[in-house]
Amino acid sequence: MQVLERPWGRMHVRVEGDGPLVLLANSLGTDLRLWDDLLPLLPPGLRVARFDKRGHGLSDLGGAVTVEDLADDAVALIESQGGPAVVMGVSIGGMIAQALALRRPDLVRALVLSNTAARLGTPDSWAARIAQVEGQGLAAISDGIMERWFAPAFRATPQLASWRNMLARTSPDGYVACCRALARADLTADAPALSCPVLMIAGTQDGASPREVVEATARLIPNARLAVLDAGHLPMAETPEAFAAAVSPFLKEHAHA
Ligand SMILES: O=C(O)CC1=CCC(=O)O1
Repeated sequence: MQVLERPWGRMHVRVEGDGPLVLLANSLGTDLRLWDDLLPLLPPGLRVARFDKRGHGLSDLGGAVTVEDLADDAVALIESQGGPAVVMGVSIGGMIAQALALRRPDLVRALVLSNTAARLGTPDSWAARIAQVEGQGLAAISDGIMERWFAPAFRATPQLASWRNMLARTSPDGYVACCRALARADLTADAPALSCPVLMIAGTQDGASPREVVEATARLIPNARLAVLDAGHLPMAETPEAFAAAVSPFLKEHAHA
């Protein structure tokens, strides 16, 4: 097992392959296995680094956290690999990717921002989510969250149970800490300063960050292009082939730059 020691504790990381670096940042309530089905479909000759953000998967939590703190963890992983990287993040992972590129543009060749925006939800919606998790636990809300994550056809497959387990087994403290980070995070004013090439991915059936929300952020970013997939919030898990087809030309163009 690979671990990066951080001031707040141990961060579980996984680095595979050899070649130009691609860093992956996953979403709220998922761990680095989110990308398992996608990885074999990506172009060969890449070194892919992923991590369990604080309070998720096998990583410690430490304490309160901001999106900028999570971006600093990603910076540490890129630096440990000799950076720079193409950074690909989904949902809160996409906000981590944006914050990283704003803080350390020297470490980012390009961004893939999947099913994300400059701001996700509202302080009130996150307060309601936190109250639900603290009151009922993650297992009790996981069926409702699956409707946000996946399109109806995917929810009818046997795979759904594994994703529900991943969410339900997430540390409630880690999950709530990231909800609090999301409640505070608003990169709207900073998005126009993202200067690297950006590919944004939206899903026609995304119940968490709808296509219009993704498109609104794409319009703020000077060098952004948009791909729309017929999928829900986590297309790298739901339709990995379509996701790979959308991102591979961009990765080939920018990973070696
Ligand atoms: O659980 C959700 O609502 C989806 C989501 C929002 C932020 C994130 O990372 O996932």
